[in-house]
Amino acid sequence: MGDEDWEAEIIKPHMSSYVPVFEKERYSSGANGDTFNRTPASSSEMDDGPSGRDHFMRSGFASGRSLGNRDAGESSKRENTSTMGGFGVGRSFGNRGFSNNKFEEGDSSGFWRQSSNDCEDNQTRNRGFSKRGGYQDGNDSEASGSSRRGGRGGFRGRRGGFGLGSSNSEYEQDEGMQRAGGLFGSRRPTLSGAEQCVTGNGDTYQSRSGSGSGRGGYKGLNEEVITGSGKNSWKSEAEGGESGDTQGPKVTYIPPPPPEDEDSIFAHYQTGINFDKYDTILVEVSGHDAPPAILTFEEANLCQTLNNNIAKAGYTKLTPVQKYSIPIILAGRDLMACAQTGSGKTAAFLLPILAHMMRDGITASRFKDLQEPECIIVAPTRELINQIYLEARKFSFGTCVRAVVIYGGTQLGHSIRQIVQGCNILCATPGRLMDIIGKEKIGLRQVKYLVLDEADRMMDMGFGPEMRKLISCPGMPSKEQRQTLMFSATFPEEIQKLAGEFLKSDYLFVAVGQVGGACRDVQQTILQVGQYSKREKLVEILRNIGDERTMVFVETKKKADFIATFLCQEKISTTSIHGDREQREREQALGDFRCGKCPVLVATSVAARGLDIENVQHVINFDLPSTIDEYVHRIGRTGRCGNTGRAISFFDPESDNHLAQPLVKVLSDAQQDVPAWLEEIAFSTYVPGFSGSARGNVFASVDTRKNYQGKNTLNTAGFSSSQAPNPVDDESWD
Ligand SMILES: Nc1ncnc2c1ncn2[C@@H]1O[C@H](COP(=O)(O)OP(=O)(O)OP(=O)(O)O)[C@@H](O)[C@H]1O
Repeated sequence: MGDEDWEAEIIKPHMSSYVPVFEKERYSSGANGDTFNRTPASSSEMDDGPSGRDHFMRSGFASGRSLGNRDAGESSKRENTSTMGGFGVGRSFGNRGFSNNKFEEGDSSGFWRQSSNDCEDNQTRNRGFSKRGGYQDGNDSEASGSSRRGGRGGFRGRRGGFGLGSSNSEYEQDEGMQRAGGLFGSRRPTLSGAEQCVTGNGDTYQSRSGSGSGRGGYKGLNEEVITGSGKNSWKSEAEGGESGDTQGPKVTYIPPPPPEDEDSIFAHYQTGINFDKYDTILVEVSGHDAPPAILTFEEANLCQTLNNNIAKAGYTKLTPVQKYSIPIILAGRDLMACAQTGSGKTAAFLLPILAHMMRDGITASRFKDLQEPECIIVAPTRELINQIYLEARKFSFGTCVRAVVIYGGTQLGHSIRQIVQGCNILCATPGRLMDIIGKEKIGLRQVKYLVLDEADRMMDMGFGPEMRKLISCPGMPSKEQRQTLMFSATFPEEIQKLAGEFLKSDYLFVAVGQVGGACRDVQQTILQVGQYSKREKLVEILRNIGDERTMVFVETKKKADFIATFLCQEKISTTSIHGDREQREREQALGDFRCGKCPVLVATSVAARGLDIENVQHVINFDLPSTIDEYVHRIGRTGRCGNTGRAISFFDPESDNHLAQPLVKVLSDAQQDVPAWLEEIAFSTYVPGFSGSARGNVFASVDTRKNYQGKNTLNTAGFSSSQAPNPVDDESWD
């Protein structure tokens, strides 16, 4: 079967939902998909077990104050809260609690926890120790090695697995994993069979049956390897493969080309009612001789083409991070910028870079075997880097600047073909970037701008080694000779300390609002829900929500499949995205979600950062993540660009207590209701490494350089802090 045939076989137009192959054992349907006979999952497989057990657990799911608390069991109602004039006042646990309690700050707890959590695909790091006995909820339950590691529920680490600094890092590293001979598990069962599954709409579609054995076949050495000929084999790249000298499957997926028509290129969604409120957010700039902020696009003095593109993109007003970052980048300074989710960080770096390129009189790059881009942008996930690429393409429309995107899970040859046609701005995920550099298709000598989006993620132990390799690659200009820009909504202190390797010593640090804080346009609700009640609660909430677009985050890939299947069974149109899905499936899922075909997207952390999807009105944390930073990114998929959104999180006291303190802080900083039961748990829980801190900042994300001068605090309308109400905790700053 040729490639095309294979695609035709599995990509049906109506295939909007995903029922993974391992589920087929449990579900069967009539030909019309109307009937759905469910065999209960074995209790040892999922903690969201059979309904009888759900019922049993529900009867005691809340305790103490939580029983009487309004938050327990309320899915959509939320008491009105007085939010004005009280940053951290009233119920602001953060102020009274954290300053009184002295918690030891672990050396690198935030860093390590962050890393292990983010890496739901990281095969090495997932060897944590389960906090939950008996439940196969661990990240590593998803690893290919899980079956080899024996039974369920033992040491299936869920969260906080001790990271081992592998480069098999999460989202993008699968290229590397595949090259490594498939030990890390393939993504798909073989295509040797097909069966019908039911989608939420009752559609039927072809699903593949694994040739692997049962559940073990879900991943494993013998599973899917799609070669160009459509046969299953582990084909050495050296044997006609395209990449390197190691063995692995040949990835054949060629992503669809980006849209060519102007309307699609400039398609955008509207800013929300709170867009103007950005002006009241305080901004801190630290470092020497920071150039003044600009207040309008005109002040940036960009060329006409760029201004036209900005207008066509529907941008009329700068967001705070843009007001500060654009002049800093135009002045040639290195920058670390931290601003809330959805507040326009992408344009904050793209516009000044493009402006520079235009000013420097960049010449159109021509077909060449070795391309030497002026700008390299890296981001941790494929979908995110693709999004950044589309933004770069939009803003460079009508110029001779050519942006190219390359990422894992796609045919390497395709990446190379894109590059050799010319490349001024290279948008890449780390694994693919290093591959291409290794193949001498990209030379680094001309790099003037290096951008790390989601920079804290890019520098943590998952991607850090790869990034260090990048900056020490032959030809890469030293940090003194290039401009390095880092953007994120969160910047743990440990990560900032690493930034010195990348940034010039006089870099500027821009902090918009509460550093590492949640976007205030997201209404946050925390519900106490025991693990066995979660599915029922989820369905209840989703039924109330109706067709509004909702992202449901779970902690593991396997669980994402399970919950997606479960929701489909409940006739809720659902799709899923996670690192075990093939790239074409990931893109299909995202497309179905974007266009509203599947209003529910079940996702792992792979979708937590950066994704900008119109009209996501709800985020549900079915499982809370292991770190507060991850929580901030996840809920930031809604409430973007001045729009409002809602986030509901299931807090399971059996497993989430370590998050109680930082959650309370995040909630109070964002002027949200803090449930009394959560306060109670927070007070009674000692969390090593958590610093409520005398400075009142749990994020450890202030500028860590102690002796800077020239700190400049303005709100984004341009007034000094003494002239404006100060919602920012000054103590956060040294
Ligand atoms: N000045 C502006 N005017 C109108 N819309 C804007 C402006 N700046 C950015 N946007 C839009 O706001 C949305 C969010 O921007 P972007 O994705 O860059 O946010 P972000 O800060 O990078 O978020 P995250 O932290 O989640 O990665 C995008 O749709 C973008 O086009």
